[in-house]
Amino acid sequence: MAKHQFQTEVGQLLHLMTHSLYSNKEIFVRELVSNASDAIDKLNYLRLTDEKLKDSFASWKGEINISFDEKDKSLTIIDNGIGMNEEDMINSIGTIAKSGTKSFVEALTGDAKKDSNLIGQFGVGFYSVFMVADKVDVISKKAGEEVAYKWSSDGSGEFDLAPCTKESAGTVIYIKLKDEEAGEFASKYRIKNIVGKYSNHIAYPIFLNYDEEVSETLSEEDEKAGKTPEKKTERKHEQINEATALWTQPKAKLKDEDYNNFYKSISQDSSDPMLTIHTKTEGVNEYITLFYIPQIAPMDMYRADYQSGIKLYVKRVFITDDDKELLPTYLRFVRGIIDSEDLPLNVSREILQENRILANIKQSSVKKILSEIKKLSKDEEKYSKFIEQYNRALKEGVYQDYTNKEAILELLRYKSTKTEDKKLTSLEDYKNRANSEQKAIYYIVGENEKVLRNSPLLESYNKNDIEVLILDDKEIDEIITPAIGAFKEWEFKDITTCEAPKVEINEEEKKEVEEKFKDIVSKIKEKLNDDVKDVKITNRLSESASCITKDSQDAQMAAMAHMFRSMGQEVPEIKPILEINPNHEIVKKLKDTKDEGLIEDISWILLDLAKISEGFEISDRVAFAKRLTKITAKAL
Ligand SMILES: Nc1ncnc2c1ncn2[C@@H]1O[C@H](COP(=O)(O)OP(=O)(O)OP(=O)(O)O)[C@@H](O)[C@H]1O
Repeated sequence: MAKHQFQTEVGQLLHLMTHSLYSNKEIFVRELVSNASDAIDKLNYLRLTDEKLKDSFASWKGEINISFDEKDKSLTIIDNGIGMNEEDMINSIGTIAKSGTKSFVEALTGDAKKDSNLIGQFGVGFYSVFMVADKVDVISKKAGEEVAYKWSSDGSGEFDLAPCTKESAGTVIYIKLKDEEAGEFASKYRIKNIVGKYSNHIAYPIFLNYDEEVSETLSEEDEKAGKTPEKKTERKHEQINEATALWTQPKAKLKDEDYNNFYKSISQDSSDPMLTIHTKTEGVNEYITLFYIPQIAPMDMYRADYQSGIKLYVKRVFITDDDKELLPTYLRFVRGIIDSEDLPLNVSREILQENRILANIKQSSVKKILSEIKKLSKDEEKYSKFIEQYNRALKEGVYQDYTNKEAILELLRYKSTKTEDKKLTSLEDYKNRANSEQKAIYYIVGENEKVLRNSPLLESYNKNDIEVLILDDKEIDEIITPAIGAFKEWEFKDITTCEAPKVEINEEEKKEVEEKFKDIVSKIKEKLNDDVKDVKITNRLSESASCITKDSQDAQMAAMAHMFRSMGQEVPEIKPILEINPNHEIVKKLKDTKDEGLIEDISWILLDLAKISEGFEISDRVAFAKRLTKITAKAL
C-alpha cells in the first residue's frame, strides 16, 4: 500500500471540511450523486463510440445504488460508470484540478465562519464528504481495465492507494460517518429526502438498498389459530428518483423548485438561479435547451482557464461539458444543457467546431438568452442585480458578436453625468433625454469615476446640458467603446477627441483670439517642447485654465495599446494636446508677461494641472511642487 500526501491546497480544503461549521451538510450527497451520474454519462458515451468497449457494455444500463447501515454507521454510494484508475485517483481526488475548486481555495480567508459560508457558494465536489465522514474508501475500476484500486483517507494530510479486486467497472464510495452524523445520514427518510430534493431528475435510476423488518403475512388458518406473525428482515431495493432528464419534461409539469434543484445539481452553486430559460425547438433542427443565469457570477469568469457551464447531450446521451464554443465567450456565465436530436452520437471535437446544426443551435440560443435578459430588464430592481454581475461580460459581446451588437447595446447600462446614487442609464434613455439637435452619444473613459466626473473636459457639456457617459472600467471601455461605432444611428463620441459641442464658433472672432494669443501659445509650445503634441487656444473650457485632449489617431492608438502590450510589443508614447482657455485669469495675465522663467513655470503648471484633474500621472512631481512653491511665494 502506498501512502500519498495530498496537494497542499487539498489539505487546506480538507481541514476546513472536517472542521466545518457549515450547516448544510446534506449537499455531500448531491455532490457524490452528481459525480456518479457524470461517470455514467461518460461510460454511456464511450460504449457508443469506442470500439473496444462496444461489445462488453452492449447491454449495460447506468444506475446508482445507495445503501446505508445504521449499526456500522456507514453510507455507501455505488455507480457503474467509467471508474478511475490509479492515475485518475491521484489526479482527481488527491489534487485540485478543477478551476471552480481552485477559485474556492483562493478565496479562503482562514476565518472558519466566513470560509464555511463559501462552501455554500462554491460546492466543492467530492471533498465535501469529509464534512460528515471519519473515513472514506473509494474503490474503483476503470472501464476496459483489469486492475481496480482502493483509495482511503480520514481527511487528514494523506491518503492510501493500493490495487484491489472489483468485478465490474465503476466506483464504490464507502463513507464511515462521524458518530454525530450517523443518526441523520444513515437513514432511509433522510436519504430519500435529499435525493428527492437535489437529484430527482438525474437521468439514471437511483436505488436505495436497506434492510427492513417486516412481519410475515399469515394464512387465514394461522390467523384464526391466533398465531403471532414472525418478524423477519427483508432487503429492499427501491428506486427513489424519477430518473427522467429534467429538460425533456414539459414546462407545464415543472415547478420553479424542480428547475432550481436541477440547477444546483449541475452548477456547484447552492443559491437559486437568477433566470431560467427552457426552450424546446422543433422543425428543421430539433433540440432542447435549458439555460440558467446564476445570481452571482461564477468565480472563474475572468480566468483564462474558466470552466464551460454548458453540457452538450445528443438524444439524452452526454457528449461533453468541456466545449467553450457552445456559447460565445461573453455568455460564459450561463449554465445549462443543450440536447440535440440531430447531431450524430460520435461527434468529435473537430466536427463540433464546424457543425452547422450546432452553429444554428448556438445562434438561436444566443438570441433567446438575450431576449430573456431584455425581458428581465423591465424589472428595474432585478435587472440592477443582473447588471452588477454581468454588464462587463456583455460589453465584450459588443466586440465579439457583430450580429447581436444592437441587442447587446440595448442591454448595457452606463454611469453618466445625469445619473447619481449608483443608478445607471440605458442608451435608449440617454437618447430620450437628449435635446432634439443632439445626434451623438458622448462619453469619457478613465479609471476613476470621481476624477472623470470632475474632468474639465465636461465643462462645456454641462454648460450646454449635454449628458456624457462616464466609463470608468478603462481596461475594457477604452477598447470596446470606439468599436461600437453607433447605437441606432447615434455615433459614439469620445469627448477627449471630439470638438466641444454647441460652442458657437464665429470664425472671425476665433481668428482674432488665435492671433491675440499666437505668441504665448508658441512660447508655451517651445517650453513644453517634447511633452505635448500641440498647444491650442480653444473655447472648450469655461472654468478651468487648461485641459488635455488627444486627436482621433491617438485615440485609436490608445484603444489598441492593451493589445500591443499583450503581444509584448512596444506601445508608442501618446503625447497630449494642451488646450488653454483664453478667458481664464492665468492665461490672460500670462499673455502679457515678459518674464521667460515665469512663462516656463506656468506652462508646466498648466500642463500638470490639466493632467492631475483628468486623472493622469504627471511626469515630474518634484519639479511640480517646486514650481508651485515658487509661484505661491511670489504671489504673497
Ligand atoms: N464516482 C466517480 N466516478 C468516476 N470519477 C469520479 C467519481 N467521483 C469523482 N470522480 C473524479 O474526480 C474528479 C473530482 O471530483 P469533484 O467532485 O471533486 O469535482 P468535479 O465533479 O470534477 O467538479 P464539479 O463538482 O465542478 O463537477 C471528477 O472530475 C472525476 O474525474
